[in-house]
Amino acid sequence: MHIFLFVFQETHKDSLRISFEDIRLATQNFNTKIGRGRHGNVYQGEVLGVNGPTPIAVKQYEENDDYDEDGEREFLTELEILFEYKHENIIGLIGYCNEDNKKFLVFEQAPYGGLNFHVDNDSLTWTERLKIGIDVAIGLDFLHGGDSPVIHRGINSNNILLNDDWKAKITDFGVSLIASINDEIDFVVDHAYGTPGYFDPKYRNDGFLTRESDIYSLGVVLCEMMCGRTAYSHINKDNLADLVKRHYEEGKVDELVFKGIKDQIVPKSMVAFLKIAYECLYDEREKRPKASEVVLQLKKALEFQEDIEIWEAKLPKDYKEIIHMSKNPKIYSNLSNKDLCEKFSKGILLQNGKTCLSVKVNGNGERSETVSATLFSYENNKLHNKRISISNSRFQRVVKMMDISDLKIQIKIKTQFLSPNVIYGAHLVFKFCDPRKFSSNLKYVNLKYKLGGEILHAYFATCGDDMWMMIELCRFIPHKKDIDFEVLLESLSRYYCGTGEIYVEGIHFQPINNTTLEPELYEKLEGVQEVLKSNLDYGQQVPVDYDEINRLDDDEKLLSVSKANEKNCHMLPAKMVLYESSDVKCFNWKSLAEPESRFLEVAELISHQVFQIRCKIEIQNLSPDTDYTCHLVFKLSQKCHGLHCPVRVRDVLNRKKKEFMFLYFRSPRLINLHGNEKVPKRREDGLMEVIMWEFNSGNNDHVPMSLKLRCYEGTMSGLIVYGVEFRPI
Ligand SMILES: Nc1ncnc2c1ncn2[C@@H]1O[C@H](COP(=O)(O)OP(=O)(O)OP(=O)(O)O)[C@@H](O)[C@H]1O
Repeated sequence: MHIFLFVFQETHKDSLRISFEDIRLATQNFNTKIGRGRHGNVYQGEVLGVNGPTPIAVKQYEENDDYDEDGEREFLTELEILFEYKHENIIGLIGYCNEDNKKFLVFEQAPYGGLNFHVDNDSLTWTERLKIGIDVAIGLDFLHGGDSPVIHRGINSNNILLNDDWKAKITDFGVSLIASINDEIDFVVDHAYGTPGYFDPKYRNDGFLTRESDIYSLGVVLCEMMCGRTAYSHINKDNLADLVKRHYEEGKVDELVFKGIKDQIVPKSMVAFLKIAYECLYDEREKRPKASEVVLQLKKALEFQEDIEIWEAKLPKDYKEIIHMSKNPKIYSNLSNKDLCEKFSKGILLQNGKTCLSVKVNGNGERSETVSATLFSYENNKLHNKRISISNSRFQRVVKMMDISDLKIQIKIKTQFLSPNVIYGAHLVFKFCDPRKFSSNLKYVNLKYKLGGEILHAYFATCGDDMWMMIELCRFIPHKKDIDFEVLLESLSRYYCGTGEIYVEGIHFQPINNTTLEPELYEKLEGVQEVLKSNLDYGQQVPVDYDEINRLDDDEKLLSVSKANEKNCHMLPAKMVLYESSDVKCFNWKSLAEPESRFLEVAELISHQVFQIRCKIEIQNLSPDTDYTCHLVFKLSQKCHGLHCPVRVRDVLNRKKKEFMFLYFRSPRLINLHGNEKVPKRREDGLMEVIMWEFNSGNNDHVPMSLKLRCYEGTMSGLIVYGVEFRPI
């Protein structure tokens, strides 16, 4: 390997040229000195970068009596290398000045300065020290690895700079050498150069420089970080590398470990670290590891450290007992804590593989539990269900149901592992046997089931990435780990789920996050500890947000101004919005006797599943370019017994919108909400209202509205429509 002759070509570095005047301004006339090297001071400064003011370090190459050819050469070498070799673990070059013999290199500033200032700082943890070691080894691997490898020749703790996140950056390339890879011999003959304490003894003796000399120096830096002292100082004139090697060979390194961090070091991490540090210091350079190997071994030492420091703490306290209960505890015995955490978060099979427990290792350790469908009893003819094995299931077997309209699945199970005092949702987990794609992750399924003596409906299933679907059945708070859960699943809506067969995986108990429910909303039911009340309360009344209502010319349209934002509110009576085809009678019209009502005539729906709303909203009655909500104002007559299920709203004029919207005319059970805000609200005038549509008024003459409302189960008989209100958001 030969030394590259530096034919310094300033032209291609012109973009980095900085004038002396700019350097003077950036350092405020060399106001703050942050270090000193052999050739001069290092000053702090600031330049304006793309992301605002950027702190810089300005290294001066002084021209004084001592400044000789060496100074000139080192300036050019450092400039050349930093210009060509860019890496996150090499200090970044921002620019240079070479003007009238004024020579400066401008670097990114490493706010924590040299590692030498921190080795005896006990707040620099073992983990951080390992990461610094890894960074330096990565930087060296980069320098040593390319087509033209660089031998640094000056690796020591002064030349390892630290960013404010303790990221390490190698600096000071003045005496470095670039070698050509094509050469057969992997060394150069050179005047031996090095820093006392870090100097490869082999190179010092024979003058043959190879990459392994840097590895030796790296080994010394690793020892410094372990021992909490620098390799060479006025106080410590002994050779740290020799000291560590001797102690290592005698099995007494423990005596040298820095007391400030000794207690935090995980023994396995120390063993791995010591081994690689020792190997770096071998006298025989052929035995020393490559930088990439140092990276690998230090990463192992870090893994051992973090496995205890981070991952052990994340495991559930009773993890050993849980593993003991698993089907095959042996498979967990050699796993690291990190791998165990992964197993726990994916789920561990317990109780003969019939229960799957998963623990959230990144949160507060909440547990989810799934009980296999093979534990349920199937009252129907055996021909209607089969236990089969499918891929992508937590369990070995799932149950295939042939007739979804007549499920009759009796579930009587005991949970074993739930976290007490957490709100849980109990879900049926199933999937359609024929793979289907849904336009939204919410699918209307209408599961009918019996829980706590009540017949209930869960209308929607959510679909996960793996096509398993979950239907929430109820919410409860367990006060102990094991609770009895009993439910009879009756049917899924054949009309909307098709005649398709399903695989049932089990019942999944999962903590409900971000719930703002007050404890009063829970009531006791048999079987489970506490179950959410079936229905939401109608809650507070909607306050009237507008002042006086004005009747427009034809006495039917109403107009008002919102108190909140002074924009127009607009109301249209049922007569003007309900669409009635000439051949099918949909409504009974009634005039209102109550003089206080703003609507004069209302429509009561007769036995139909669908009705339509169509009108042109005149923009003159709205505020332009404003977002509006459209509320249907209604009442349910005494005779109305239906309308418990969600009603689908289709925006007929927006056919591209595949996602259906649903609204409720009666307040749904919480589990049926799924974030849907289109629920009825009681108004101060005694009527009810529900948001049906949202739109922007734009700037045209009118906004067309055409909505089709369809009830999925039963009819809408007894729904009395008063009109619609458009309110600015
Ligand atoms: N980019 C920088 N950010 C922060 N501090 C720096 C930076 N560059 C240098 N320093 C500080 O200035 C000191 C001197 O740096 P410099 O590279 O000139 O000298 P050195 O490391 O002593 O090397 P030598 O004398 O062998 O050239 C460093 O030890 C460090 O504390």
